[in-house]
Amino acid sequence: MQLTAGSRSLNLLYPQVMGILNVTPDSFSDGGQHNTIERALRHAQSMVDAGASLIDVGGESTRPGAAEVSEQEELDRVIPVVEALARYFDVWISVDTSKPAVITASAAAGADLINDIRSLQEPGALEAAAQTGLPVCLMHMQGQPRTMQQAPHYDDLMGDVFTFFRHHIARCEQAGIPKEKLVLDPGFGFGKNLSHNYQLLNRLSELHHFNLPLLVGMSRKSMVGQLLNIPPEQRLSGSVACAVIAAMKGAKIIRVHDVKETVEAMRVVEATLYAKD
Ligand SMILES: Cn1cnc2c(O)nc(N)nc21
Repeated sequence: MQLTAGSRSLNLLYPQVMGILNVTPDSFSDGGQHNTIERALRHAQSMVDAGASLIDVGGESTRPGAAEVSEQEELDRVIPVVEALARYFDVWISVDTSKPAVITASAAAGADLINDIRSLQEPGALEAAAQTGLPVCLMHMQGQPRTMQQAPHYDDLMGDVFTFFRHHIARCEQAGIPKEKLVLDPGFGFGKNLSHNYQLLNRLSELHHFNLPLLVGMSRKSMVGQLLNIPPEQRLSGSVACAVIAAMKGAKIIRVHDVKETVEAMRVVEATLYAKD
């Protein structure tokens, strides 16, 4: 199994680690835009050195209750970083955005993967993504970031997730995005309570039904924090545990903050899954 973007291909026989690069003001906050790019590239360098195969660039926080960001503001934050990553790094560049203009500009700037937590549902996003020809990650979310965690409820969690993926895979294919360009993500923490998140993790293998690569993001999320009752900066062990469980169940792209530790854990997973007598 592999993913292609233009002439580049990502080997998905082994789990690949995606490093999180937030380019929101609070992530490298010291004001200057130049500093933001400079510091973003230093952070990207350290994640690539630690073994990240992909860097996920996000200009708008997707945390529950996060404020919206204007199109121009998001472009100003994201595009210079994508251009610099494309120029100076040999790494897959993923862009975490829902806006058509950012999708189009990111592709032109050298992005390799569109990572839209809204699964191309914003007006114009599906057409923009189809135009780029890039691979797309479709992620399950119940509701919208602003309100999704107020009281998530499912009569049939996995049924909802399956229905969501069937619908959005068909929608992408009808728009000219072939199924082999799609990645699926159950969206941990996006309209899910603690129990929902661990049911999803426990039943992750069922999503192989679609025969598409699975991307998961649990790093430092509340599913670790609420379980262990610890703040984000102390959630490394729990995050690595989630990554190992997901990779053992066949997840192929693991989106994390802590690249070095997760890459080492993936080496243990690979050794286990491919052990020969
Ligand atoms: C941007 N972002 C935050 N959490 C995420 C997750 O779990 N999956 C994907 N694809 N993107 C995410």
